[in-house]
Amino acid sequence: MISQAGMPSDCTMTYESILMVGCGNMAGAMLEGWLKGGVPAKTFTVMDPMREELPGGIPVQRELPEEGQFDAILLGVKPQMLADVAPQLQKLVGPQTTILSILAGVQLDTLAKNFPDAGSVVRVMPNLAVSLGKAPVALAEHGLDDAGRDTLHRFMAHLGTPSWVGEDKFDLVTALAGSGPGFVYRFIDALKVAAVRLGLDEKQATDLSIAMTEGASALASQSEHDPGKLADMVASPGGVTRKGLDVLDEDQAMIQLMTKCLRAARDRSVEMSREARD
Ligand SMILES: NC(=O)C1=CN([C@@H]2O[C@H](COP(=O)(O)OP(=O)(O)OC[C@H]3O[C@@H](n4cnc5c(N)ncnc54)[C@H](OP(=O)(O)O)[C@@H]3O)[C@@H](O)[C@H]2O)C=CC1
Ligand SMILES: CC(C)(CO)C(=O)C(=O)O
Repeated sequence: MISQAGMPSDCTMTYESILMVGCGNMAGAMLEGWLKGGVPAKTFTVMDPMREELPGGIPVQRELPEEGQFDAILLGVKPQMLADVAPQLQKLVGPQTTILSILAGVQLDTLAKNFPDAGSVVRVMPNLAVSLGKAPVALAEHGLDDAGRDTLHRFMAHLGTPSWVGEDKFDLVTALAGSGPGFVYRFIDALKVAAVRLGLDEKQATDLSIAMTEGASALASQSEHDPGKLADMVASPGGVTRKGLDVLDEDQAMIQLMTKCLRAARDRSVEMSREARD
């Protein structure tokens, strides 16, 4: 049961028992983030057919429990597995259960249809930086009351920065927050490849590209200026950076490319919502 974990007036509710179904790259990173954030290992029961080891030495179960009650069941499988796993989970789902789904493109009404007995269903869109407690975590829910929303928000705060998102924007947010690291890694890799083409050795190009993006991103997150302004602050008039920015800015080349990239990713998420419905 969700329980009173804190003490006096600032007492808070938290999840005491979570069943994780599928614990690959993403759910495994979430588990790591929660454990690092101080959530007790005993909170988690993990079922995954193949995974050998889990963070915190948590045992992996190969089969679903026959019975039991969980405050939350986290779906960590691929979206295409939903129709397989949902029927097997029915016996563990009741009005006290919150279904937490990280499945890209699976909408709340599809979740509610697959888990008719669940008290609430939640879409969660994190990214792999949850293992460092540094991911955006987009949330949309159906069936939670204010206290439930508060509990969920605090629980996700171990992983980074949770925020509520209207479901009509969830596909776009999936493209930005969920897929985003893939796009950033491609950008870092492109910087490296370009530097190698122009004469740096591979290791130096890789190290410089990563260190530079890490520092620039940390500064952007703390600065009072938005990233567009920061870009201009790096560029001295008539200097080195301005020449480079002129290439990215010509005909809004960079903006056009990122718009095309996000649109393609968002549209695939929309398409996946339809596939999950069928
Ligand atoms: N990767 C990312 O950056 C993000 C992923 N997501 C979402 O996370 C979900 C998982 O993605 P990801 O972690 O990358 O994929 P993975 O393939 O790494 O993880 C899925 C895990 O589920 C296991 N699995 C397969 N079938 C079952 C089953 N019947 N019961 C229990 N477990 C099963 C898989 O085992 P096996 O390998 O043996 O098949 C695997 O360990 C997806 O729905 C995706 O949309 C969301 C945000 C970001
Ligand atoms: C969540 C997201 C968008 C990122 O891994 C995904 O599952 C995908 O690329 O299909």
